[in-house]
Amino acid sequence: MIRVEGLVHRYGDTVAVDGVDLAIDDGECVIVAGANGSGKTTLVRHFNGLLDPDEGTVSVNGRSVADDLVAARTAVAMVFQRPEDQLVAATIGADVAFGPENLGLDRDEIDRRVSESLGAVNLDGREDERVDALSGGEVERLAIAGALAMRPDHLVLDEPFTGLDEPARRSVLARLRDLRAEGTSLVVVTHDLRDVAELADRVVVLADGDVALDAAPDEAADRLPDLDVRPPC
Ligand SMILES: Nc1ncnc2c1ncn2[C@@H]1O[C@H](COP(=O)(O)OP(=O)(O)OP(=O)(O)O)[C@@H](O)[C@H]1O
Repeated sequence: MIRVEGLVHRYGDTVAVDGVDLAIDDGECVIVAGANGSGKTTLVRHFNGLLDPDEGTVSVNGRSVADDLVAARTAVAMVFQRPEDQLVAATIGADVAFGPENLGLDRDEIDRRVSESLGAVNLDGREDERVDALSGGEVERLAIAGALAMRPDHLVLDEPFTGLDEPARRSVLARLRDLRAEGTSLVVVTHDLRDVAELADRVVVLADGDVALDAAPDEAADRLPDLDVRPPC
């Protein structure tokens, strides 16, 4: 479980997250929606300690993120909005292998994860290609593969579908569906509920850094126009 209590995050005078309380159960799929600047990215970056709270606490699987950063980063994998920032190696295969290698897994297991994760984003067979020759959408798919290869308890994806073409989107969605069935919790930051509506248990809408709505997808879709978030059509 990811549990957020009384979380406040400020950038100078800007209060980006303003007293959020939120719990995400194991195996749940939660969409985090909200207008630009409502605090979505700032909130989820606390889930694995990329940011420190100004107030409040965040815990993952019962442990405070501040007290055990390694446990939080093993349990929570993130795909960022600018995935090019999270590439760590020169080739596709090496990039996806990096996380599992850091977990100390044996070579066969690493290779298995690399191949499975690249398959999920339609990049299989391209292990030796250089990452600096990839298109924006391919970089995004590679970043998703890197997160999948960690087999995290909780997978957080910040606007993951923006640069994906339809086949890649379908393939990523299929993998997310499998992960969810296997018990991985998913947190998907998106402006467009259609992206993962079929998977979502709840939609959490942020406004001005706080939770304005926490509801089932159908109810959220009905109320989104009032909440200044692009509605599904
Ligand atoms: N590094 C930063 N330095 C200063 N202010 C920041 C920084 N990052 C975010 N902010 C501000 O904090 C607020 C929340 O930003 P955040 O990126 O969390 O929102 P968001 O809901 O993810 O937005 P978007 O939909 O545009 O990605 C905004 O007012 C933003 O300008």
